[in-house]
Amino acid sequence: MKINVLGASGGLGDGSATTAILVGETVLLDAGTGLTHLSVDDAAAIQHVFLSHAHLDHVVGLPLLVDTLFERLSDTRRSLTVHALPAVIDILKKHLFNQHLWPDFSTLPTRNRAVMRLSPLTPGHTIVCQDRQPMNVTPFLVTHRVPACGFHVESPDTRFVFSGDTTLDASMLSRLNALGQIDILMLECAFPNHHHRLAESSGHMTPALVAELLRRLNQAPAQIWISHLKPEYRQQVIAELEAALYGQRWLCL
Ligand SMILES: Nc1ncnc2c1ncn2[C@@H]1O[C@@H]2COP(=O)(O)O[C@H]2[C@H]1O
Repeated sequence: MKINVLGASGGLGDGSATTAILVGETVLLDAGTGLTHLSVDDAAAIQHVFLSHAHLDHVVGLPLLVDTLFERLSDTRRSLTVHALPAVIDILKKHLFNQHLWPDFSTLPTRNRAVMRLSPLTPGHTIVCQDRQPMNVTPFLVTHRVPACGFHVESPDTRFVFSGDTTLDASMLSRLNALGQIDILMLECAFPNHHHRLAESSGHMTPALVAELLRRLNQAPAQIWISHLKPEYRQQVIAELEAALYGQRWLCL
């Protein structure tokens, strides 16, 4: 499985970009500012966009992406399928593609031939995508400030789990444990430990919570990728992870 992390930061600054992960050539997980790193031709290959939630840092690139691809999509009568929880689709329709902040591309150029299709996700139900190899994407609910999910992406050679934005919760833990061996676990860690109250109220992880989650997994993932660090706290979070995950192998995106 080819995983191209275009952005994985919890904010802006020092060249960082927010969450956008290209899996294979046709599947995009979240549409943050990382999308700016793609060429237009590479962007045009995307067929499926999976959104973990509606927060701006994860969706801001989507309206620009659809606009950029409008002519290519409409000329070839294709559409970009945006998969999201029903509550997230409601937010996108009401607050983003509402004809005020941005055109409603789910009705353009016409409702029948729209270049963007909003497709509701059901937790636990798999969407089968055809890339160079089959890619099965399954959402699972997580606990964030707004309705949110993570994704389990499986190809014949790799099992990749993307937590999205979440704090530690029992249902995510049992979902991860039910998967068995995970090849790559991409886990968020937005705040340092002294901000544990803010992490809890805003639905994020700290190094202490990451360490607890990993302790409670039945099987250690082959690779652990830590993401979504808030730039202001990056060095502190890395130092705390080094202490909390001493002896484990992980990398910070
Ligand atoms: N109570 C709060 N006080 C300060 N910042 C907050 C609060 N709640 C949310 N945020 C910030 O708002 C951001 C929205 O996106 P994130 O969830 O990535 O991260 C969140 C925090 O950085």
